[in-house]
Amino acid sequence: MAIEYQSFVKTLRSGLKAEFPPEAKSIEYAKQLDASDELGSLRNNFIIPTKVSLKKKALNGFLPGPMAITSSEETSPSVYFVGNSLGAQPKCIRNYLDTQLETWASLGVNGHFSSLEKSPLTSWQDLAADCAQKSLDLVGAASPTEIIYMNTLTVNLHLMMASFYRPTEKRHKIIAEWKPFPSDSYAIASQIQWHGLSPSTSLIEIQPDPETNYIPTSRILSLISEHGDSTALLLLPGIQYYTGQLFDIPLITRAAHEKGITVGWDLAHAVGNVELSLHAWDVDFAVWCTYKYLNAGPGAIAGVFVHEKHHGPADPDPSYAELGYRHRLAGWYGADKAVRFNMEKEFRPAEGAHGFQVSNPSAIDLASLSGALSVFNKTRMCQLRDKALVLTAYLEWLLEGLLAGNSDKNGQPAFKIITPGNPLERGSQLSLLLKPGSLDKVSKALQEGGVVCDARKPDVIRVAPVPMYCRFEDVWQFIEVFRKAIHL
Ligand SMILES: Cc1ncc(COP(=O)(O)O)c(C=O)c1O
Ligand SMILES: Nc1ccccc1C(=O)C[C@H](N)C(=O)O
Repeated sequence: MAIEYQSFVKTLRSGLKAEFPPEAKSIEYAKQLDASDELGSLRNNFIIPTKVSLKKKALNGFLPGPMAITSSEETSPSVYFVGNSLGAQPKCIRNYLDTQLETWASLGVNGHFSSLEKSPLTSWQDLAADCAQKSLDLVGAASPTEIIYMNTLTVNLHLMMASFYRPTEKRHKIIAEWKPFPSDSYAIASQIQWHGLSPSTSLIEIQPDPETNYIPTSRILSLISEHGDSTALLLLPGIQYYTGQLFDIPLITRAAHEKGITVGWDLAHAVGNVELSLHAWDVDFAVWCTYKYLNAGPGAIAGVFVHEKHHGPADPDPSYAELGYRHRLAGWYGADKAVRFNMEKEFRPAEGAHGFQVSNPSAIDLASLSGALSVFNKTRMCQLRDKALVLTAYLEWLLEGLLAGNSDKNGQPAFKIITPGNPLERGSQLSLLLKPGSLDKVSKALQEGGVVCDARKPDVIRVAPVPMYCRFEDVWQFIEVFRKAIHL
């Protein structure tokens, strides 16, 4: 069975649907796709919860179970399709954390300024910058000074808005979408209120098509046109968490800039998932978490991008002329490293995004992120994206096969895929809208069948075969379990 893996990539990269042959329904075909996948061995870098470990109730020591495919119950891996919520654990993180503990135990406070020979980690002082360096390809930054790791996602969203959302009487609105992740909604509304304004007049929400939940780019552009003169900030998710729609970041950014609007992106669901070129796309700022596609662990330290054009005197913000830097909510870790320990009263920020740091970051958190990024550094985002396109298209094709001939007596389909069909308008996630009232039953059946994916009330499951560690065979297994689940 010859598999034209690269021809699928080419088709999907041009925005077309991949046509799989009828035999693609078989497990043998799925295994052939895995055999053709050059990134298949990356899975060996991860610990995938097993069907047995998922049921574990007590701590009984660490069992790093082999990743080999085996029929043994103990080591049979789950179908882990929830990397859009919490990525699987990279095996190396244990070593990175142990290294940090040993450094702390051996060097004590001196670990801030030096590291142990053979350690994969720098001194704690330099660790955030080292993680920035390792993330250039992930976000498409021009230099590590455009990236910093600090705090958590929502906190960074607030810090960025404190700097980049400075409403005036004329320009006070924020353009967002209809259903941001609740934390983003709360952050946006509370920022507007913080400035003594009201979301009823200062928040513009882009509505989707009611039937499909799809947001056409044309609608975003026309709202930018309509509210351009009164809008201070456009803040959108790179990928919408609920539907999985990927927005046209460069086009939307350009259109907003033409109207003088500052543009920020929440890339929680985009980073490590799709290719990004934040510098070239001229994005003003972006924020992301590292516990989803980046696999740095629950609640891990989060990322920020600040475009180079905001680093120096070219920054159009009026506070630059006054302070010598863009206004921010400052703390001592934002001070230039060269003077940070001089304990000066006057704040002199470090270059670029690094100058937005507030506190001494957790070296343990950074060690975990550094380990997670070392796995990304074994490949490139364009290769991961190639695989993601084929993996997601295969999932879609098998799901469409399930839909064919599976309508109920009223002609209603068993489920609907609400993620865009255009491969260029989605990442690794497909969101499935189930029949009303069936979510609990379907979720339970998936769980019992060893599938881990995410349920969003009232009726949606989000299925995310991430390319870093998921296999075509997992997609095939998912379909087997899902087929039974929707027929219960
Ligand atoms: C778009 C988006 N914003 C915010 C959050 C949560 O942010 P935080 O890490 O601050 O809890 C998530 C996921 O948890 C998310 O997907
Ligand atoms: N941080 C979490 C803690 C507990 C449960 C889920 C999360 C998520 O990350 C949800 C994620 N934002 C999502 O889009 O599913």
